[in-house]
Amino acid sequence: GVTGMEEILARVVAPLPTYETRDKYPPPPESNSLEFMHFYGSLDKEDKLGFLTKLSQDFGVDHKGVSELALRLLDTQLRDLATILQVEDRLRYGLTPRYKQLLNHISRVEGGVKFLVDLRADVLEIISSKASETPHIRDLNGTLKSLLSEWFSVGLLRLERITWQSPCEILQRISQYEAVHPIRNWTDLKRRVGPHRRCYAFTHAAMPGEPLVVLYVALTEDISDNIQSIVREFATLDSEEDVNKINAAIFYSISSTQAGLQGVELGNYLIKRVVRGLQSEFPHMAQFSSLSPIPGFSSWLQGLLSQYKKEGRGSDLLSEQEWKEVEQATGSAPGSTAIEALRKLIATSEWMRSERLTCVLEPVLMRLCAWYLYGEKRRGYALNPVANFHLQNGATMWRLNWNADTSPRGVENSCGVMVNYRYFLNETSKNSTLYLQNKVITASEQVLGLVSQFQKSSKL
Ligand SMILES: CC(C)(COP(=O)(O)OP(=O)(O)O)[C@@H](O)C(=O)NCCC(N)=O
Repeated sequence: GVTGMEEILARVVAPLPTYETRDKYPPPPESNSLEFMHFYGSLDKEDKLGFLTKLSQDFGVDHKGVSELALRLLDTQLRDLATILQVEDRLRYGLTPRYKQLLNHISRVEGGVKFLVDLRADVLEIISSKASETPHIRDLNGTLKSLLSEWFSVGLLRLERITWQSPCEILQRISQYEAVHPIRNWTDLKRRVGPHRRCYAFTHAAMPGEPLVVLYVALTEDISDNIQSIVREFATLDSEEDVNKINAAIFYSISSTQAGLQGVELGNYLIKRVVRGLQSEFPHMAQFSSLSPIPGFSSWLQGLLSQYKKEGRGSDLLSEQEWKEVEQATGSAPGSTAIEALRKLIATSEWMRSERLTCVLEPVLMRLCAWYLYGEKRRGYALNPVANFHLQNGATMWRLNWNADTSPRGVENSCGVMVNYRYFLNETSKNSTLYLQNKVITASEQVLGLVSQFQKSSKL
């Protein structure tokens, strides 16, 4: 109950030592951390929200003390620098939330880091579900994120290559976590860690046996334009002797496994670290690219078609000739019924079964998909989350591939189209800065050509 929460918190969240005694203060007993972890673990979702709200509100920053220190800092502006630095340091210390010490102490007990990763996952869920509007919860998230970013910085992570000889526990875990192209069975898994394949994970000493982020790579002759050739069921497990057949590394799946580490950018660091490793293993390898899904394209397109139907602007999406073909193939009357027919075709993937529709729709869907990836934005950044991820890393939106994922999921989610985000190694940092600061997307001629085709046909 509530009193139980307040009682526990008052007991285990030790008050912040005074500025003078901040380094001399003996750490509180480990039992405080263990009791906090045990108590929190016993709460249900509802009570966790109440508990974290109380923790962040009543055991955070001493706002009154901070404003007094801020005033004091203003008063000392005309004083000597040493005094100013002294007061600044007091202010810096005064801005430390009371609970931050407890989080630090928890990180030192067995399983404490994993507990804090999961705690942040709960906090992120509270924020995203808008279950609580208090700004204090955001402060708690900020404090957790900055602590976790320090503990999970690249220098403290271990790069593990996962092979068929890896412990079953790890192989079982990575097959469970694989979110992009689900692993069907042991044969499939064996293939993905076998010849011409690499599988890497970052692990951390504080969370043994737990892959934090997993990257699957295919070693190929040139940059893959379809996923079936990479994850198809049965293929020759040929050896890797013939090195001049290995010129490219294709990242075809990456997944982070800890929700609480969102924003710590592990995937980005893993890709860069794996690239360096592959370059030393294959000195002549010069092509590094993803082969990425385009989740959300189909549903975005259906929304667009409905909107254009309402506004009677079908002609802004397809040319006269293209609409004629659609009307003939679907037996629909020109105008809104044709748009509705097209919308339905895409929703049911029916269009894939007709040869004629497929060749009519290829240029249409390719230019719409290029616009979806390049033109559609959210707060200025790419709307599509996978595009946003690779563009933040400094990759180039390099090539759209038709008929790249013919699996039911691939056709349903993105009309079978996939995209290569290519990593030109000496351009990634420049591209990343351009994207993050100026929201400029670096794209290839092929992509820009498709985008301008879209803009011409929709008079955008
Ligand atoms: C794409 C991923 C790996 C990026 O993770 P990461 O680099 O840690 O970024 P972030 O989560 O720190 O923003 C992550 O967002 C993820 O697992 N997404 C779901 C699967 C996918 N590949 O889209």
